[in-house]
Amino acid sequence: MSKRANYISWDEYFMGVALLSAKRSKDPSTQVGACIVNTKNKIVGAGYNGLPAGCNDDEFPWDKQGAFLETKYPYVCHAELNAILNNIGMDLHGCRIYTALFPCNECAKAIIQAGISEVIFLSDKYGTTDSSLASKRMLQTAGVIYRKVETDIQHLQLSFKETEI
Ligand SMILES: O=c1ccn([C@H]2C[C@H](O)[C@@H](COP(=O)(O)O)O2)c(=O)[nH]1
Ligand SMILES: [Zn+2]
Repeated sequence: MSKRANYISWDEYFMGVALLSAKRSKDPSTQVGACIVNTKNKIVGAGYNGLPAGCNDDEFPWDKQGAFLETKYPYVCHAELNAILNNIGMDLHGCRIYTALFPCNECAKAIIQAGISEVIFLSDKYGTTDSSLASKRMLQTAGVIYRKVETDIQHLQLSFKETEI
């Protein structure tokens, strides 16, 4: 028997972990997940956008609009930052970060300062905003490569049926 042919690539695997992490997000509008991988293709961190530990996500706002303090924006910890902070205690120099959404300028700063050398993203839906333009400027200047994930996969289904393994 020859080996299975339609296995997923490393990029699809790690972006898949980022997307699965995003499923934990309570943000009703945009769920972002991120996954950090070292040079040996080992996962060393993962995270999603959510409130800081100890901040009850039923008590804080999830609105996008209104008075700043009544929106989610001052409170949500971004997926990329969470993945960096949640890392298993490693030096992240030379690591790659897979993220569902192109990192904002604040996440770009954290990525650069952590020593991460490559960003692989899925969506750049805020690509024309000042935040994204500042992010790209900093990443380029700091020599952090960024690229959109390459895949032909549109959907990937997981079955939790024990009879389907
Ligand atoms: O770099 C980023 C940028 C944004 N996020 C999170 C922060 C928010 O929870 C959502 C964006 O919400 P919108 O309703 O689309 O404005 O995405 C992130 O995790 N990382
Ligand atoms: Zn961010």
